[in-house]
Amino acid sequence: MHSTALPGCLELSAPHQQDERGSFVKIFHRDAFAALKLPVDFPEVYYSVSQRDVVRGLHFQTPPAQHAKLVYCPQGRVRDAVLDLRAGSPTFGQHFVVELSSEAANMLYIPPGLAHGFRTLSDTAIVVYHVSSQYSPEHDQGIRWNSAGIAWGIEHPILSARDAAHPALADFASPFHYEGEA
Ligand SMILES: Cc1cn([C@H]2C[C@H](O)[C@@H](COP(=O)(O)OP(=O)(O)O[C@H]3O[C@@H](C)C(=O)[C@@H](O)[C@H]3O)O2)c(=O)[nH]c1=O
Repeated sequence: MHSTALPGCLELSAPHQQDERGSFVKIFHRDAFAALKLPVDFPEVYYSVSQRDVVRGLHFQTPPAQHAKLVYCPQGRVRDAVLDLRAGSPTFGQHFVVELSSEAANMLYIPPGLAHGFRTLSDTAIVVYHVSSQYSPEHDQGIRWNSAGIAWGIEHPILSARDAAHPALADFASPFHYEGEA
């Protein structure tokens, strides 16, 4: 477990084993998560499959539907990014970038109040999410991918129409407040 530049956001190493058949990776262990004071109740789990040079994000759910996310990439490689939207946070407006991959078997724990996105670096990539509250379409919002200074390494990614139309970070009035680390 490593802390990141953003308080409360952690990079986790999933216990994994390799043998002649391939690999075995344990994503979630309730007692281990509880010992780290992380959520143990994830009412929704979903994944996306993306082609190379797709950017998805930067996404979050606003209060009162804010949620934490556990994110990992069991196939392929992505450049994953999180952006601190918590007013009063020592790192408000700052971001953290990490490569997630099946080889590294790493995961990102993202607390509420951070926007999340990624760029696909491999031909295809699967990204899995465990979220600590259910999907709420009316609270599902975004910040424009290229408005926060994140080094994506690409000028013209494949984007959804919705992601291309999100407000810039500078135009976003944040509803999140930093409450310190648990
Ligand atoms: C996020 C979400 C979307 N949907 C629907 C809405 C839409 O019709 C379709 C695809 O949604 P999107 O285009 O938002 O999918 P996508 O861009 O992959 O959304 C994801 O992006 C990354 C960066 C995240 O952090 C995730 O939490 C999630 O927001 O699925 C659900 O039904 N449930 C959900 O939980």
